[in-house]
Amino acid sequence: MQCLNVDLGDRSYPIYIGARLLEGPGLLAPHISGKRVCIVTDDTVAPLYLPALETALAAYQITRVVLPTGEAFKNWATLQQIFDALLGERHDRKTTLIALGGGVIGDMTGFAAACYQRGVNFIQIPTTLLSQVDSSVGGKTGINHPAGKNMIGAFYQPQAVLIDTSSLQTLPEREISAGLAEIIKYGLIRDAEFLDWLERNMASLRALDSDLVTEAIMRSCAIKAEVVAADEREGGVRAILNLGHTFGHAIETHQGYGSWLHGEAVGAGMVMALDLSARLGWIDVQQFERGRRIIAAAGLPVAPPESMTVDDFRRLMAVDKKVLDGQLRLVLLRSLGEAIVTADFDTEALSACLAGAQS
Ligand SMILES: NC(=O)c1ccc[n+]([C@@H]2O[C@H](COP(=O)([O-])OP(=O)(O)OC[C@H]3O[C@@H](n4cnc5c(N)ncnc54)[C@H](O)[C@@H]3O)[C@@H](O)[C@H]2O)c1
Ligand SMILES: O=C(O)C(=O)C[C@@H](O)[C@H](O)[C@H](O)COP(=O)(O)O
Ligand SMILES: [Zn+2]
Repeated sequence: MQCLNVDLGDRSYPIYIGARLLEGPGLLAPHISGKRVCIVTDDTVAPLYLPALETALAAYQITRVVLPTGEAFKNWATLQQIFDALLGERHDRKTTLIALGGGVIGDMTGFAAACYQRGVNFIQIPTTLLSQVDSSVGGKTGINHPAGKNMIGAFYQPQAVLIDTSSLQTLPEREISAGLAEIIKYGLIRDAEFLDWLERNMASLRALDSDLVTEAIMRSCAIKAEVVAADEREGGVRAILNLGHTFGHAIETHQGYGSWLHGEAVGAGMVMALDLSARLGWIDVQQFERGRRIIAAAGLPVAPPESMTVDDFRRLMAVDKKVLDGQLRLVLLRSLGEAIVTADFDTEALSACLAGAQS
């Protein structure tokens, strides 16, 4: 097992990474405050991993909340089911919520923990590649609104993150590609050498070579932990973690959440960010094409849905959380490995990028 730390002063926490970690209670116990836990999961993950977790937590009084699967359920009504269970079973402030599942479950459980009786502890046990490399770390929690992704939420850090790499064995191929989108993101924004490594090893990563996948998770979590420690609440540098997301979130919202996976929308969105960076002359055409090739090699879409118009993009991008005083800010690339967050771009280049993505 390997361990990283998210360094946030008295709210610091460990990320445990290894195979078959779910099976032992030892790692979780120090992070559980009372005698009671509430495990939140979905109806796909529950039959796969809930029994092992329940066995590991046999010493605790357990409440189970099994939610419907998928992005379409990351909303108020589903969140309410968590509060109904906590209140119905009279959980008090010493309870610990445990998110067992992908990013949808992690984001909702974290938000429920932030809100329930004004804040109780929670632990992340991410079971998708995407949630292991990204959503379980950093404390962004929340739900979607029909008008925009993750529009209601809170920054609220977990007590610990437990990444059991064995759980990836049951993950469908499409979800592996979705996770690779966020992994490629780290290379593009922060680590050119990691991007080279990903390019060389993409086929083996897609085939879930266990040493390589563990290394990709370690390197991704290390980058995310470093960025989050530098800027927990996205006052500045943290926004680079949003590469491709302004376009990607517009795609997800337009598609009504669910038909495009988050990672797929981020894949196409990163190609648009590469394209705009090239149109602005910040990267050259070869770099743009290389970036797009790596994203395609991960099995991700490299263009938005044909049904989306330039007006759709403009309308949906206008509610992005990086908009300040009505001004759109975007994460763009100065090179493959260096991102900036800027409002200082030629609007005609953006128009050409949006129109080009549809051609
Ligand atoms: N908080 C953050 O920093 C952050 C970062 C990135 C993404 N997100 C959010 O995360 C969500 C996407 O997360 P996701 O890609 O994990 O999607 P998800 O949670 O919908 O999980 C994907 C699918 O895989 C299934 N699944 C989960 N684990 C499995 C396993 N081990 N074996 C088989 N099936 C399994 C789920 O039931 C679901 O059908 C989005 O809502 C996105 O906005 C948040
Ligand atoms: O942790 C972050 O910061 C990120 O931006 C990570 C993203 O991959 C993630 O999708 C996040 O939920 C997007 O945040 P949002 O603030 O744009 O909703
Ligand atoms: Zn994301």
